[in-house]
Parts: sequence; C-alpha cells; structure tokens
Amino acid sequence: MQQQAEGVSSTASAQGSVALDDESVTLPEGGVRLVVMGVSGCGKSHVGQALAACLGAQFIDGDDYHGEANVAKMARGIPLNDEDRHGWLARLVELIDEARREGRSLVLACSSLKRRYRDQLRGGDAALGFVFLEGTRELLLERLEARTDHFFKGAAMLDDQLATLEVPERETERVYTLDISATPQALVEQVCQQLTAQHASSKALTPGADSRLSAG
Ligand SMILES: Nc1ncnc2c1ncn2[C@@H]1O[C@H](COP(=O)(O)OP(=O)(O)O)[C@@H](O)[C@H]1O
Ligand SMILES: O=C(O)[C@H](O)[C@@H](O)[C@H](O)[C@H](O)COP(=O)(O)O
Repeated sequence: MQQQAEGVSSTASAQGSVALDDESVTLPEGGVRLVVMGVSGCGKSHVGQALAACLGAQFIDGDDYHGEANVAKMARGIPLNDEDRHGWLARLVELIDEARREGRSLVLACSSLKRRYRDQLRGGDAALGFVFLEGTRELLLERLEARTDHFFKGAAMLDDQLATLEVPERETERVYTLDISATPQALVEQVCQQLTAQHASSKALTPGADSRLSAG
C-alpha cells in the first residue's frame, strides 16, 4: 500500500512494516497507540497525520470530537476548563480503547495539556505513548497567525494554553519530546526511528525511557 501525507511518503505492508527512505519501521504485534500533544499551533494535526501515514495507522484529530458548546466557546475566545474537557476526553478514551482491543495502531492529535488529562487518556490504553511537540511562543504564534481556517483564535488563548500546560514527566510518562522548529518530515522520521529502536530492544516506549530528540 503506497501512502503519501503532508510531504512524507512511505510504503506500508499489511504487516504494519513501513519503509521510510532507506529504513523500515516495524510495530509491535498489537500495534501502537500514540497521542501527539501540545498547545494550539504546535503541529498536532499536521505532524500527527504524517506520522499516522508513515506508520500505516489510523489518524484521529481530537478537535473533531469537541461538542458544539466547546467549539462555540473557543470561537468566542474563551478557553475551555476541566469540566468542558472531561466529556471530550471521555469520548477520546473510547476511541483509544477500541483501537487497543482491535489491535489497531492509532495516532490521536489531542492537546493533553494536563497530567490528569493524560492519565484519563491512558484509561484507553495503559501503554499509550505521547509525542510532545514543544516550541517557543514566538514560533507558535507565527504558525497560528498563518492559519486562517480554524475556530481557535488569538494570542490570549495560546497564552492560556501555555499557562495550563503541564509538561509531561520524563521519568513517569512515555513521552518523546520534539522541537517543532524541525520540518514535519524530520519530526516523523525521529519518532519512527525511536519506535524502531524501542521495538528492536523489546522495550517499546517503557516509562522512563523518554528520548529527547534533537530537531534535525
Ligand atoms: N514542523 C512544522 N514546520 C512548519 N510548519 C508546520 C509544522 N508543523 C505544523 N506546521 C504548520 O503550522 C500550522 C499549525 O499546525 P497544526 O497542525 O494546525 O497545529 P495544531 O493542530 O497543534 O493546532 C499549520 O499551518 C501547519 O501546516
Ligand atoms: O484542550 C483544549 O483547550 C482544546 O482542545 C485545545 O487544546 C485545542 O487546541 C483547540 O481545540 C484548538 O485546536 P488546535 O489545538 O488544533 O489548534
């Protein structure tokens, strides 16, 4: 199966093995479930889609599962609170759980700003991995301003998300931290290389095995 996404091309076989340039990515038998997380504008949708294509995984954009009230609130420039996010996250947990039970690989784009939100998502798969896209406020704002077709608006909302963000803990959370100044292709390649290395050493995304990946 030939796949092409957002400037990243890959070839996936029925076994879930994909060729990325010269290398191949082999996933564990039951697939992998990954959440691409971070504040608005960090590249969750763009990088997440490309990563899913590379892995031969399903891609879900968490934004598509907000109820009308949440979307309307954000469009008015009002940040969501814990209560607003709870029902939304509960629906995403169901989708993760479904993929885990069916042994499907899944890449989910979801801000996952607080530790408690990530813990809630792990209810769908205890082995859930996180790809944290980290960048400066300046670069985030630049990318948000260039994006016109989206309900999320304004520097104030970005600042609220930056203030809300609880950076994932290297010691206790399965997290890859990536610098968003790299190209989407480089970011996807870094995750694929790490997955392959982890799989090869049979330690797939174990807690405390965080890899801080350089922006290549
Ligand atoms: N690594 C990157 N390099 C350059 N542009 C990027 C990168 N990641 C995302 N973008 C662009 O930045 C904007 C925000 O990305 P998006 O995926 O919508 O972020 P999010 O889903 O986290 O809000 C989009 O226009 C996207 O094409
Ligand atoms: O938790 C939240 O407050 C929202 O879900 C938020 O995280 C998300 O960022 C918006 O839905 C905007 O969408 P983008 O993050 O895709 O810009």
